[in-house]
Amino acid sequence: MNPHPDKPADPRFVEIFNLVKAYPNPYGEAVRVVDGYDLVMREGEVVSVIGHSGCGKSTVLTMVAGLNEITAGSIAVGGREIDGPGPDRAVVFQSPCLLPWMTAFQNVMLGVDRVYAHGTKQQRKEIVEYYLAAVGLADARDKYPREMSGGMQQRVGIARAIALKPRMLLLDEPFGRLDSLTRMDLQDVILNILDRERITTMIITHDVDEAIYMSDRVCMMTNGPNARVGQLLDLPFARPRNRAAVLEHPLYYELRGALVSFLEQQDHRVPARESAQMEAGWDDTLHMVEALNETELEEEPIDETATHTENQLVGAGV
Ligand SMILES: Nc1ncnc2c1ncn2[C@@H]1O[C@H](COP(=O)(O)OP(=O)(O)OP(=O)(O)O)[C@@H](O)[C@H]1O
Repeated sequence: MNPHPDKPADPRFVEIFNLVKAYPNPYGEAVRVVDGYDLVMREGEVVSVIGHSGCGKSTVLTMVAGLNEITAGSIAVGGREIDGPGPDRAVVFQSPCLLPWMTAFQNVMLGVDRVYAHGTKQQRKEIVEYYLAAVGLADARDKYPREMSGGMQQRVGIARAIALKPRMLLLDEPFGRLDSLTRMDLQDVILNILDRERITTMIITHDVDEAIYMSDRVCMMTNGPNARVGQLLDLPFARPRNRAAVLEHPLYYELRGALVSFLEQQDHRVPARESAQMEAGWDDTLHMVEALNETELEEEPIDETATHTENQLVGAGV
């Protein structure tokens, strides 16, 4: 599903190939936290990454951001292999890290000054005001972080990231510290911006419902060490998203069940063959493929095309 059918999207805008990250353990040995992570993202696509705590989600995201050195493999964005951070990629972390002595306006202007160095002062001011308005902070532009709630601060962080006009947005549990109402509000703020600006986006989340509501595809990571993509799940919901329509969609609970079941399976980590036999008892094709994928985890690389095809089957039921 192309969320923006007006313009042809680059089907391989992001290419992550055989990505590996090893960190030293306390004995100085290199442990491969992430090992053989493969993912291709279409331009404008929103992909959520879910997986158990500590599996390596942030490690993947920070490598894509260019903030964390790659041990092996490659990441290309817009046809260029990355070798560090760049203005084409913006990151929003759980905590927005605003400069406390600067107002909302000044915090956003900080990046805009750098990226639009050749624009006039008036142009830069308009850009900042536009994005503060987009996140619902037009009236709070002169507030300092201490005068703002956590949700407002995160809005500033989002405005700051989007105002840089990145080609890719990387969100690392951006709503993790917010209450559920603010969280829903900000999900819609981001979705509205993404629909307008067509930014390819990777979102890390622990929240299955958030993953389903926000993204076009969900990437499920296996547990670490040696974590990689376990499964990819296509979501059949149209854009712009409508929360009620998503929740009432006939496939919603089936898709949710597929995500929860994957996570539970990772929780228990039953031996792969045994797990496949268990799953084969279910007459649901989706679960059958989950089981087969699980058997491949031990030795063979995941065939992304195969899982994708299965997921398209799920979507075809719409
Ligand atoms: N700089 C580091 N040095 C050594 N080990 C690290 C480092 N950063 C992360 N790790 C380890 O790598 C593993 C993956 O960490 P990461 O933060 O990527 O996981 P995560 O899936 O994002 O976790 P969470 O969902 O809890 O945020 C963890 O075991 C973590 O302890």
